[in-house]
Amino acid sequence: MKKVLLYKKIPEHALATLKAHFDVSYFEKIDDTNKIEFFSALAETEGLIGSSVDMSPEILDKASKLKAASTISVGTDQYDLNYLANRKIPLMHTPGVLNETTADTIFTLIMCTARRAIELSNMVREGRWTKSIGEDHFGTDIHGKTLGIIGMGRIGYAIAKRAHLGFDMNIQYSNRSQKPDAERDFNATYMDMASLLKTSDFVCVMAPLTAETEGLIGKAEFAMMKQSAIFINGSRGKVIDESALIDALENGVIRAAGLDVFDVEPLPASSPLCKMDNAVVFPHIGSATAETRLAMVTCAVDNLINALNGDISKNCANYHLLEK
Ligand SMILES: NC(=O)C1=CN([C@@H]2O[C@H](COP(=O)(O)OP(=O)(O)OC[C@H]3O[C@@H](n4cnc5c(N)ncnc54)[C@H](OP(=O)(O)O)[C@@H]3O)[C@@H](O)[C@H]2O)C=CC1
Ligand SMILES: O=CC(=O)O
Repeated sequence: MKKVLLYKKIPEHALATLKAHFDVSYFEKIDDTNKIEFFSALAETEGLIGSSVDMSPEILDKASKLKAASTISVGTDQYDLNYLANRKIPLMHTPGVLNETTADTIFTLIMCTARRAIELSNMVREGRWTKSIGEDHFGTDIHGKTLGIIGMGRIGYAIAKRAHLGFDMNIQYSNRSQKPDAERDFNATYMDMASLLKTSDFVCVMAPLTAETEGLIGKAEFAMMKQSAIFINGSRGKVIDESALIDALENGVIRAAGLDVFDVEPLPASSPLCKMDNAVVFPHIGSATAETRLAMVTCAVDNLINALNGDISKNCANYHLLEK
């Protein structure tokens, strides 16, 4: 039986499926207490499956027998795709199954920031609701406003659907390539990022973290946004310069931010973002519903079984690099 290393807790039945196909070593967490066991299992493994752990080339150099990796996520930034391709190792991921759930989360951030839902709910819970709400506590409308999406991929499209069909929003986007389906279905307008930043009421980042997108939104980009703009990041923390965002929120450069992802996760409680009324912070819950997490695990387990059987025709993130 091929050896597989699992580095994330998964439901019993998914573990049973893995065990029916492979000899599984399971690490619920990797730290100083089990590092030696982890590295000796890594040296023998042909397959890797899990998420939320950086699998750098330095670590994977120790996995000399590795034939395939399967991340329980659509984002692939915890692996180096080129490094894997050079070793002819496919990286499998879970695109599609989390689009709608993640778009729901992004819309929750849009609604919580615009209507100041967390801040005002806390006011009620803490006994500070003593008179009827006046303009100091007014939010801003969502319907009819302009939403700029940076990264109009699968999830971007699902966000645009909610915004256009549900909230009558005007959709504009910047992306590596033009997206005729979003233009046809939601009347979305393609534009360069600077124009999008200057004219959007809500700016939502959904581009993946890559060498090209790291630090994509920094001080200069926040300065281009409307002072009334609400900034939403659902992609990865490192796509933005978090200190520049904190400055922009503290100094009224933009109105508010809704964030599901951070430079360092879990976000330390000492972060200024945890204290700001105009920042809504979620603990990376884009896909975190029971149904969708189950679909992701099932997909990732199937992906690994297929890949170790030589079939990488579906859900291979570095297919284009392996083909070269
Ligand atoms: N918060 C959370 O829990 C979750 C976060 N995510 C994050 O969302 C990301 C997007 O997921 P998904 O929509 O499935 O991915 P897709 O690949 O479908 O979409 C990403 C889009 O970004 C575009 N893009 C890539 N690089 C650039 C660039 N340099 N400049 C402009 N546009 C670029 C791509 O363009 P093109 O079409 O031309 O290739 C593509 O349209 C994931 O990589 C992950 O980081 C995902 C799920 C949950
Ligand atoms: O962040 C989540 C993912 O699937 O990527």
